[in-house]
This record gives sequence, C-alpha cells and structure tokens, in this order.
Amino acid sequence: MTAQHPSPWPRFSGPAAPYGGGDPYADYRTADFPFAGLTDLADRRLGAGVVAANDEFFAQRENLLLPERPLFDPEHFGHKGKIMDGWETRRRRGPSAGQPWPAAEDHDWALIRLGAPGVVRGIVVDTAHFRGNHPQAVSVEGASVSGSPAPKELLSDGVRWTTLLPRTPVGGHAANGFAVPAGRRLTHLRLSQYPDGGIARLRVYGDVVPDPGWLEALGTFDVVALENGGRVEDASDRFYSPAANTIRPGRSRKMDDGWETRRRRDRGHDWIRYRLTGQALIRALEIDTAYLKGNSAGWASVSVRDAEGGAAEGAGTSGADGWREILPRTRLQPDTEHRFVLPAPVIGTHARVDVFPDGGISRLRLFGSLTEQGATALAARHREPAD
Ligand SMILES: NC(=O)NC(NC(N)=O)C(=O)[O-]
Repeated sequence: MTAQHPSPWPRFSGPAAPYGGGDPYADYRTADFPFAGLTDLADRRLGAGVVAANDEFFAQRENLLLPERPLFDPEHFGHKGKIMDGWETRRRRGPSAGQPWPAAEDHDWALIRLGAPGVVRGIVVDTAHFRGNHPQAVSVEGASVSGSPAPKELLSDGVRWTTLLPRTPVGGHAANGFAVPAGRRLTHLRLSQYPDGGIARLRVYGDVVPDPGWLEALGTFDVVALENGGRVEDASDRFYSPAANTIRPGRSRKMDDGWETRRRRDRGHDWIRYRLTGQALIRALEIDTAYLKGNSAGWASVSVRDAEGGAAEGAGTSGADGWREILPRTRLQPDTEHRFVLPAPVIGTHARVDVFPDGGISRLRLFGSLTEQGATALAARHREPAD
C-alpha cells in the first residue's frame, strides 16, 4: 500500500523530464519547508553515517549525507554507468520471463546512524538529478538503540522501528519534504526506496536531545554546540553561509565553514541569537575567526538571557529586555581563536553574539554546565515517550 501523506506545500511525484541541457538545476523542484531551520540530525559533520545498504551498485550510500548540494555532470560515465552524486541501486527484476516486474513490496534500504540523537520533525528526500531512475516511493523508520550497534544488531528482530514516513510517492529531481509528528528520541533511521532507484541526499531535521548522563560526566561542556542541543534561533544575515556553522563541531577549515555576512553599507551591525542546551551556568567563552582574514568581524560582544529564571544571577546587570552583556565589545583579530574567562559564572538559556560592523566569525563556544533546573528539563526530554 502506498500512503498519501497530507502536506501544506507542493507534493512532487512522477518523473522529471529528461535533462534538457544548460543549468541542471533549472527545473529542480523545491519548496520552503518550515522545519528546514532545525538541526540536520543526519549531518555528516555531526558524525552521521550510512552504516549499511542492501545495494549500492550505481552510486555509493555515503553520498546521501554529504552536506553539499548534489553535482551533475552529463558527460561523466564510469565502468558501471552514469556517475551519480547520491545512493543508487540496480534495477530490480521479477522472477521469470513471464513475470519480469518486481513484486509490490520489493525495495532497497539503507541504515543511517544519526550524528546527534534527537526528535525528528521533518525529512527531505532529495532526488536531485535522478530523472527516470528515482524511486517511485520511499518510507522512513526510526529506532533508538544505545551504544554503538553494528549493522547486524540494527537488523535483528529485537529492534523496535517506528514509522516516521509511511510508504509515500516521491518525484524525480525534487526536494521531497515531509513533516514528521514529534515522537521519541531516535538514534538510527532506515530509509527504504520502492522498488529501487536513486536518492541524492537525505536531510533529517529535528531537535538534538543529548544524553544527560554524558553531559553530567563531562562536567563542563559547550552549552551552545549543535551536538549538545544548542541551536540558532535567528540571525541578521545569511547571505554567504548559515549562522549554524558557528556552533558546528571542531575548528573551521575554510572560509565558508564559518559565518560570513555581506558588507554592510549602513550604520547597523550583525548578530546571531542562540538557544542553549538548557538553562546553564556559563564560565568561559571562545570566539574564533579562523579563515576570516580580510573579512573578520572588527569587534564582538556576547550577551545572555535567562528565559526561565527569575532575577538574573552572576556578574553584571540585565537590560530592560532581559539581555546581559557578558563580554563587552572587544576587538577581534583575523584568523585567531580568542578566549575569555568570565569574572563570575552567568546563568542563561539563550545567548547572542553581536559583531561590529559586519564580517564573520567561524565559531562561538560557551563553556559551562546545566543548572539543576536545566538538568531536570533535559532528563525529561531524554526520557522515552511511549509511541
Ligand atoms: N542513465 C542512467 O542513469 N542509468 C542508470 N543509472 C546509472 N547510474 O547509470 C539506471 O539504470 O538508472
């Protein structure tokens, strides 16, 4: 059975026209998905991986999670066929000359380990450049398995898989987006394509739910990092690069790995606002301008706000809007890591970095630990709801 999934945005199905030459993205079909601002839990840069697939004859499963948009070179053929930037299986066949077609339930599958476990809220199955060889339908299931399970363990009968997206038709050369009702915290996904075909990318948007026991054992950790459940709520500028780059793991390795704003021609300044893992006590911070040389921010300040507390605690005083500056406007050097120890720990649930007048920073790190209230709230989110 193929389910019809209700959707407020255009639903793409059926084949895309053959490539007509020129810009291969000219007839690509996409929409503004409301969940696309959330963290991609299947981001390779967070440590996600495609741990197994039943077939990857034409194109390797790892391509599914590449952060870049898929490439298409019409001239590029290899020994096994057209080189495709995605996961592509061979054509399925029926059992006999009289019955050459695949059976209704025939499908190919790939197992995905999420980079950061969490609650999934939306999925994009992107079939960019798959024209005539995209799947007819897809489904996605999720599981929560602790530790570091081998593919064999994930495929064993003991694993409870929850359907996130029932078998649903998808279109070729399109970003097929699906909202997912919030459910339990998941660690792994199973992507199936019916009966076979190619998918360029899989994006799994949601809320990171870190392991409270792990964070407690660490003691001090980065309370704004994506992997710990921090996220960008809003930013003044997304022209060159996403603001979420500033809270990705590790140091930036090239300019577009950080956050660079366009040149301002007014008297304003740029900023990013973040939500932290939970209510936290912040003790130290880092601002990195790695690979931003002629376009590093000139100065930066950092402020926090406690949306859950009563009277603000710690050094400094809050403004009328509840924001308290914890790092005054400070000169930044290009391509440099800047470290600051706060005179006293400060409690916050949100943070903001303001850069003057424009330019970029590559990373912001806020080191601290959850308050008792923050730890209790995270433990509740981590507890598995029945589904
Ligand atoms: N033109 C193609 O892409 N053909 C085949 N796929 C590859 N990658 O060669 C196929 O059967 O779908």
